[in-house]
Amino acid sequence: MHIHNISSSNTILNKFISEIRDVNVQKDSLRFRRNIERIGEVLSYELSKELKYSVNKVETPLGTKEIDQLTNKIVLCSILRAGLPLHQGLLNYFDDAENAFISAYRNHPENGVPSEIIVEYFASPSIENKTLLLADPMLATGQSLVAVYEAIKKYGVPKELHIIVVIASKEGVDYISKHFPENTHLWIAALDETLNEKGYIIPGLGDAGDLAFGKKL
Ligand SMILES: O=P(O)(O)OC[C@H]1O[C@H](OP(=O)(O)OP(=O)(O)O)[C@H](O)[C@@H]1O
Ligand SMILES: O=c1cc[nH]c(=O)[nH]1
Ligand SMILES: [Mg+2]
Repeated sequence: MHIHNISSSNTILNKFISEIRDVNVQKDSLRFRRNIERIGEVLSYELSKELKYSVNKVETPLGTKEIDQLTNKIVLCSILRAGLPLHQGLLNYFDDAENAFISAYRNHPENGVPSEIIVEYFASPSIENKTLLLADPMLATGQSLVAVYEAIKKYGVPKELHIIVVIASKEGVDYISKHFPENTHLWIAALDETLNEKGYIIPGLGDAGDLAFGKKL
């Protein structure tokens, strides 16, 4: 797996990541969603450097100019719920992409430890021979992403696969590295050390879905 940790150098991205982590700032759900979206935009720009381009002529009012244009056929697939603002950020840049949505949530019985991943809803175009961007803001144990990857296989075999994550745990990165093809690209905006006993990323940010959309039963 090719791992791209884009916070390894200092950029304005630090501000967006710091705001989604900050226990006082993250309470503003409008700001939280918009920051996730902004991080999606930054990740899109970085990822676009790995895509394919071919020369195209553009007519201006005063002449013509050759500009290399993206040729990848992109399908943008996000994992509900927390993936929605990240999806919007990616779509702001890859505005010609086809779109897919999949539901996946971690079932927390009484002891709070996630026991299984429930994948129920899936709406997708064919992904055969296309560039699949799989987006989820949190990569904790990695089980959600792997369950989604298994479910998406019936929609075809993508030519390229990019996983886009805001905060990843080291354990999650190791886990998905073993379950995705070797040529998969993983784009992460931040990498955290560990998980707690309930499978939350430490220090992480808490529950991304709840922060974006409110608590669920
Ligand atoms: O790597 P994992 O251990 O599988 O955890 C990561 C998953 O947890 C979160 O979803 P959650 O189950 O909280 O659902 P939600 O988006 O509805 O809040 C997150 O958005 C990932 O999908
Ligand atoms: O830390 C975590 C782990 C999974 N899902 C979240 O939203 N946060
Ligand atoms: Mg959640």
